[in-house]
Amino acid sequence: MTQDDILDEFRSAGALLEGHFILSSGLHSSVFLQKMFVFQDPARTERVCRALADKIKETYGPIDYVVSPAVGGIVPGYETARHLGCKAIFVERENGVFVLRRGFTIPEGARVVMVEDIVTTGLSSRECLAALREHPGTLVGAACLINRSGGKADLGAPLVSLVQLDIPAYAPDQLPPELAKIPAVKPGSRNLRT
Ligand SMILES: O=P(O)(O)OC[C@H]1O[C@H](OP(=O)(O)OP(=O)(O)O)[C@H](O)[C@@H]1O
Ligand SMILES: O=C(O)c1cc(=O)[nH]c(=O)[nH]1
Ligand SMILES: [Mg+2]
Repeated sequence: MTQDDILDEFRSAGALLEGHFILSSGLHSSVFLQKMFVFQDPARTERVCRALADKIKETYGPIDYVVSPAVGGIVPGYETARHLGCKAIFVERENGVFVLRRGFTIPEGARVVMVEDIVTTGLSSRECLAALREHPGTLVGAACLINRSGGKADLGAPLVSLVQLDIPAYAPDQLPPELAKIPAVKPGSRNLRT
């Protein structure tokens, strides 16, 4: 699948949103990729994640474990692992910090790839990779569906993506006036309180 094919999947799923969004990093943007609109359709998710699995195989070779950051990474992590023929586990936040819970373990020598849905600043990916460095296994690299940082996000590890975009994101005190006048929503799960 080409970059355009992947973007078409997001577009036809209604996942390319425009408005005023507060991102996981705290930055603001007029564009939000609501990946869950893609992941609610198993056939669409299969197409997209098969392409990611192919790219991972080609770049990193055989993989034993996919590890993803919750919540957004869980579905694409699982589906990508299905195409790689490997295990899929996830890190989730405990007191705000990503950790492997639920008794998940990674065996010594296992080849591990981190699969993320969207990369904006790379902060969530770096947090996930930091959690993984506390465990055995050989971290071969990272992969995501869409890297919207224009290639600027530095994970401190290799990153492959199906689509690279350069979507502007702004500090809260540097909003363009047309964005400032729209009420902001925060779709992601970081800092969610129940
Ligand atoms: O590269 P970053 O600047 O970290 O932004 C990208 C992250 O933001 C989203 O997660 P979020 O924390 O919003 O929660 P979610 O996974 O529940 O959607 C997305 O799933 C990535 O994990
Ligand atoms: O940076 C984010 O939080 C983010 C951006 C985006 O387009 N989609 C998403 O799910 N999260
Ligand atoms: Mg996430």
